[in-house]
Amino acid sequence: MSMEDYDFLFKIVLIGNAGVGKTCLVRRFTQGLFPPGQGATIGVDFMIKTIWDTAGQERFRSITQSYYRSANALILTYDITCEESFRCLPEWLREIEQYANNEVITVLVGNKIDLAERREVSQQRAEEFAGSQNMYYLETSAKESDNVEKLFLDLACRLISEARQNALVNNVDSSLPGEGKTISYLNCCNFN
Ligand SMILES: Nc1nc2c(ncn2[C@@H]2O[C@H](COP(=O)(O)OP(=O)(O)OP(=O)(O)O)[C@@H](O)[C@H]2O)c(=O)[nH]1
Repeated sequence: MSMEDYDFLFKIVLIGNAGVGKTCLVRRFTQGLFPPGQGATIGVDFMIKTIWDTAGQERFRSITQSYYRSANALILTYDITCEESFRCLPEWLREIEQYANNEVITVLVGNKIDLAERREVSQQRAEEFAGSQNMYYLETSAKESDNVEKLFLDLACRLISEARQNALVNNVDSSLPGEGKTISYLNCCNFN
């Protein structure tokens, strides 16, 4: 596929504490694999399907912040077996508020659900937090491939739907009365 061969191009950026599984989620989706002994991301990783995987470590923060602004969607990830990664979420939200654009779609992801016996953050608590911040919430396992396709495909559907809606609004604004155009929507989004 050439670079011109697409209808929409969206930039999705993964953020969250170091070690929560951002790189593994992207690898699982883009390459269908769970990499053994995944090392820490240095700065930012860019993968086919245009997903930006940022480093969670504090020392790379100034590099990763510069990727927020042009992001269409942010996947804010924490590790369900690590309370600390959940407690840092308000700090990440402040970063989003400060650096991301106003229209960005943010999804909260609780990763590593294959480690259910080590869970430290209940699903209900995470859902309540996500709800209070107007975010979608999804639990995943990059290792077992649970909900990973769903995460990225639902997000893509939502981005397409919003892009079409914006195109429709712009179209209506610029047309004369009675000249509005009809656009049919893909109704495939399934976050809940
Ligand atoms: N059991 C389990 N382990 C996982 C899962 N996802 C990632 N891991 C492990 O968690 C560790 C960190 O994964 P990474 O994908 O490197 O984490 P990251 O968030 O990209 O980390 P930084 O690049 O440092 O920000 C690795 O040892 C992975 O094997 C998962 O779904 N289940």
